[in-house]
Amino acid sequence: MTTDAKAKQSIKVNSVNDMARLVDYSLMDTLQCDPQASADGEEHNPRQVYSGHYVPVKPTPIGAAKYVAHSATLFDELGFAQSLATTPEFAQLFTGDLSDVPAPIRPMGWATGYALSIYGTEYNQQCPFRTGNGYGDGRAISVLELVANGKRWEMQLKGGGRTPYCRGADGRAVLRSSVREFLAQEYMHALGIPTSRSLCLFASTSEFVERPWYSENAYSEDPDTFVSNPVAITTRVAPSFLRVGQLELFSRRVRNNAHESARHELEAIVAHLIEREYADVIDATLDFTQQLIALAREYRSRLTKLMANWIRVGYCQGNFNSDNCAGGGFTLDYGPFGFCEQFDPFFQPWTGGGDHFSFLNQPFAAELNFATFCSTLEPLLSPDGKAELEDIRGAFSAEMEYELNTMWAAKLGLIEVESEFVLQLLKIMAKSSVDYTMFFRELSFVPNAFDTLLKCFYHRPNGERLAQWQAWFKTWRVRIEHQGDVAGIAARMKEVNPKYTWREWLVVPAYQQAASGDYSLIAELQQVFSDPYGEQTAEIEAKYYQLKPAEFFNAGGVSHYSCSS
Ligand SMILES: Nc1ncnc2c1ncn2[C@@H]1O[C@H](COP(=O)(O)OP(=O)(O)OP(=O)(O)O)[C@@H](O)[C@H]1O
Ligand SMILES: [Mg+2]
Repeated sequence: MTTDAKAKQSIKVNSVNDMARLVDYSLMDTLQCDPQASADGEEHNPRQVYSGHYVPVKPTPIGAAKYVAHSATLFDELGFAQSLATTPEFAQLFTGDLSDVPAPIRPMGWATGYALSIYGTEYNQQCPFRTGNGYGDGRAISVLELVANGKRWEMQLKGGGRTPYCRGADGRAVLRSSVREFLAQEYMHALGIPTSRSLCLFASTSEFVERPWYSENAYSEDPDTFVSNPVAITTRVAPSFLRVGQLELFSRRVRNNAHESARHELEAIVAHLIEREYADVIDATLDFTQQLIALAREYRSRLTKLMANWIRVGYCQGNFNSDNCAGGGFTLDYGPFGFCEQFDPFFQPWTGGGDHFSFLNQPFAAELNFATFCSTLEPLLSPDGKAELEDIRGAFSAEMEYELNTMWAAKLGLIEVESEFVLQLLKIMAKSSVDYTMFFRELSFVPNAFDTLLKCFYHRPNGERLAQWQAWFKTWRVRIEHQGDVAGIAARMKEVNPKYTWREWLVVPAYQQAASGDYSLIAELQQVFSDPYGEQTAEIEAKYYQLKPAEFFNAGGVSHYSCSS
């Protein structure tokens, strides 16, 4: 960070004018602009982008926009006054109208290209030109970067209109998916899991788009109708939005000798990733090869911890492709996601995701994304460097196993745990029908008898299954007693086993009511999600600490969904 940027840290931000004093563009200023880009930012049609890291784009504002919500927590972190969220200038900027922004905020934002690998296999088919040159931020447009309280944040509109990467789609996000992403990002943060964050959410009261969706009481796998929904823009923020897919795009171009600056562009984007996401852990004075090796090691560490965290809280990303895998090692793209209610190792809410991106398979998906990541660095390394990188890649699964065991031990209140003991539990859980969150939360009270846990079951276990449960529980209880300090163990377990999880059927009414202008349930959910490990009030407990009602099992749009946009 420059001294100038440091000096900007402690400003109290009451207005967009104050915000302007914090802006500090790095991507647009240090990376390469597409030489063919139109200087006025009016880039709203699909086209091939052959080189450069970004295309300047003016967002397309949403009509008759209404304030829906903002994150008070993030505002505090940024030093933003809460009242800023409802000022007309703030609304104008974050509903995509940059025509009046005060300098040095620029009157246009940017979109970036990225490549796609699905479960380790490269694809170009999703690009309308079948070359990969038309794939990237199709509706995500970054509008500024700023440094607040010593941290750099990029602010990105999701649903901000068409870009050259829109693939012919409308560039919009509907209110439904925007509410979900807005709430989920801040929930994940409250769970203590690295994630992109939510700044604010605005909805249009005049612009509607249709998406395939499910009619009331539809139990079909695929949507059976089209539903019109207001468009919305949620602004998400993160230190950067660089994805594995981005490095991949530039690395593929080096491999294919696409143009003479390809190698330089790859080097520049990797250096930029290090600067934006790893400056505190990677010494910029090391030679570049050493920085790349350190990057791979650190990224592996972040990814393995992230996977352990996702599993700890029952999160399933649903579509963990390289283009949804953030280079900074945090959670990104809350479209196809869900949280496991009744435990199922293959839980997968997104019908397009398949088993390979299902709940307990995520560590394998991450390993393949990591392999893709490593392969993007290869063209920049000598044979010795490549060998070192290969060792780092090869040790992913061992590190993953260590992180998973550490996580399971914490969830179970044990100092250490063998994979066999965990596997035994997961097998019984998979064969029973038990609520993942409630089970671990109730276990965190360290009950004396297994019967106390029966309220976590959708179907009461009996016969041989009950005997298996009782045997497992007895062994676990003996181990806990052996460790001593039961009260201390219970307290620590409650810090890793959340009480309140994301239950889709309790979120659906919030976005449904929002579509008719009632945002009160969104505010209530923000409150509940801000303290997932707390007991909260008896009223909140009665409403939100509940098993999923039978009618929502297999319900389209609740238990599964095919469209996340
Ligand atoms: N309505 C849309 N208009 C334009 N592009 C879209 C639209 N919906 C999705 N895309 C693009 O399709 C690709 C795959 O979609 P995906 O659902 O992963 O992304 P997303 O939810 O838009 O984005 P992100 O990964 O940025 O959170 C992305 O490159 C995205 O930009
Ligand atoms: Mg995506």
